Amino acid sequence: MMWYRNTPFTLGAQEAARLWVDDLSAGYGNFLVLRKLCLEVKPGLTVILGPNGAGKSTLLKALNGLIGRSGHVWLDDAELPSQTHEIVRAGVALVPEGRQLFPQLTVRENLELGGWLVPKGERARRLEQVLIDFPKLKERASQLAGTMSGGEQQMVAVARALMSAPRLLMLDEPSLGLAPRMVDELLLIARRIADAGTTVLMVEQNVKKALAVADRGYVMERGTLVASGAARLLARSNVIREAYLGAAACATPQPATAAKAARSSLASARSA
Ligand SMILES: Nc1ncnc2c1ncn2[C@@H]1O[C@H](COP(=O)(O)OP(=O)(O)OP(=O)(O)O)[C@@H](O)[C@H]1O
Repeated sequence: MMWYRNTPFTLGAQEAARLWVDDLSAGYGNFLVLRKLCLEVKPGLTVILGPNGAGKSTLLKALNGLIGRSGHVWLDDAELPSQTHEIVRAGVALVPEGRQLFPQLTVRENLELGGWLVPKGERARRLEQVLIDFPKLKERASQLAGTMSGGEQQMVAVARALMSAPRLLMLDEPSLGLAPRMVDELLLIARRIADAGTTVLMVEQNVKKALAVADRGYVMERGTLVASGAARLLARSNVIREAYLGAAACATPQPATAAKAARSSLASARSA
């Protein structure tokens, strides 16, 4: 049995969100990792690619309020708050790298915690929906999360995030350390979530597989965006290979803004 129901997901948002990021800078103490990033996340599935240390996780943490940020972030027409609980209330959920489940709690209890902001009745309704969308989790509802395999835990983490009925779901390297079959399933789940109306922003190291399910992608290198575009165009261009080899910075003169960089890289990807 697959981990998800082979029919459209029921837990979609009413209206998929759009995220705008303008001049976002963030880092750790005095160490600035992200420098004036500009990007737009449209409804659908957007993937952020880039080599280790490029700042991909830092971007998700900054968007989720786990670290401070400067600049502006809008979710549709409202500025995104800076505190995590307000961000969750605004409709944004993050599945962090490493999942961070409560290992001593059961699958059901972990899922319920994902709906902590909503009233009890609504939480029960969502739990029922989640267990319909992830039938294998229904079978495992009483198992302690800490006794599950890495892939199974990742499913719980994704389902837990859906309990907050997010309009924007952010996934940080969901396939990290998983067997190839589980990677495929997880990426398909991300696709289904996007199709059901929740905008998905996903950081992935699995470039080829991620681009195969995504609508759009951004490529990040050393804290800036060096390319963006339709996933199928990025998959054919050299820009990703260059970023992973560290050659893009030499080939591309540093433009004034990341948005400009994204546009010019896309243009070269198109003409390639
Ligand atoms: N808590 C932290 N304190 C200080 N520096 C950090 C912290 N977390 C990350 N960094 C640094 O920030 C930079 C960007 O790291 P980040 O984890 O965002 O990269 P990434 O693109 O997600 O890479 P990876 O794919 O390896 O996770 C790196 O130089 C990293 O060492």
